[in-house]
Amino acid sequence: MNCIEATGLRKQYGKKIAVDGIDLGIGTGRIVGLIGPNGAGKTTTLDAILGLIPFEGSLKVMGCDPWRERERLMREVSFIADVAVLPRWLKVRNALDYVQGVHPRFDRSKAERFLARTDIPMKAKVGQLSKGMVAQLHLALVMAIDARLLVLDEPTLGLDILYRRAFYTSLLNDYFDQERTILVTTHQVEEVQDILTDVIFIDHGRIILSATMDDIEARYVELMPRLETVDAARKLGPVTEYAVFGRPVMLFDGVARGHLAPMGEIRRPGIADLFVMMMGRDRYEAPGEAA
Ligand SMILES: Nc1ncnc2c1ncn2[C@@H]1O[C@H](COP(=O)(O)OP(=O)(O)OP(=O)(O)O)[C@@H](O)[C@H]1O
Repeated sequence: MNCIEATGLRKQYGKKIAVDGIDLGIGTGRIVGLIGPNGAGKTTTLDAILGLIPFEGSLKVMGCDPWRERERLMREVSFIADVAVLPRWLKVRNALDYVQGVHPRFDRSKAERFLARTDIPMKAKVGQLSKGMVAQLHLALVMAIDARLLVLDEPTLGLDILYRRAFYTSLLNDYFDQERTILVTTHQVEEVQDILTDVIFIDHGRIILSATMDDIEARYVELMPRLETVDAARKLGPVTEYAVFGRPVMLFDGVARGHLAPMGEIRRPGIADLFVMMMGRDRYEAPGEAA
């Protein structure tokens, strides 16, 4: 059974269609990156998965309808929303007390171990911590919950690069195992791509690409053809093409590397490159940057 199974998931706010009939099948033991531009529908999708909003279509999370069976679902799921807040007056120690009191699967010593790697004093109040420290505290609380599904909406927002790296390494080494599933959204795609098993690109409420990292590795190749091979390369039908310093760069889907290599330089596109190319470069070019 898939951990998350959606068919025709749709959410409309007034006239705005935030999620436009998406199908999802996320298996247990996967680490899935939900990647998309601002306003693509990521948070809305996660909110539906967490039972925070009603939706149209069919959605099962750990076998539950999240909207109707939220209480049951919340025993299996932990999450950080992109608007997560902790009360400013709360002491760090009391935040641990609180989660220990309300969540049967909270491992306090684990949370304390996570916090010991930070500069956060147990007796400090949330209001005395920096923005990044609050995020660290939040992550320590959530990662110490023995959940089957962890949903992270922009979990490293406001964190410095050292802690962002440490967070993803810790997520993989100290938290993840084959019984758990992680669904994460982030705009810092390069930092997360090495831990993902799957990626889903979403734009205007629709899924543009859903693939395993292995699929991506096998399917996509970027070619910078030599001048004399540009036409021949174009005949092979690149999915998209853009220019770097006036030279074309083409993205191919399913064309053998051996076929492309003699035409110029080939490389495996990173997720961020693939994302920019598939979403349309124009959208991301600063005025005057167009090649
Ligand atoms: N409560 C709401 N009421 C009205 N419109 C909403 C509401 N929540 C989201 N939307 C709209 O739905 C669309 C998708 O929003 P969503 O927050 O899911 O995007 P996102 O992909 O998470 O974006 P970001 O990366 O900027 O956080 C946007 O156009 C947004 O304005």
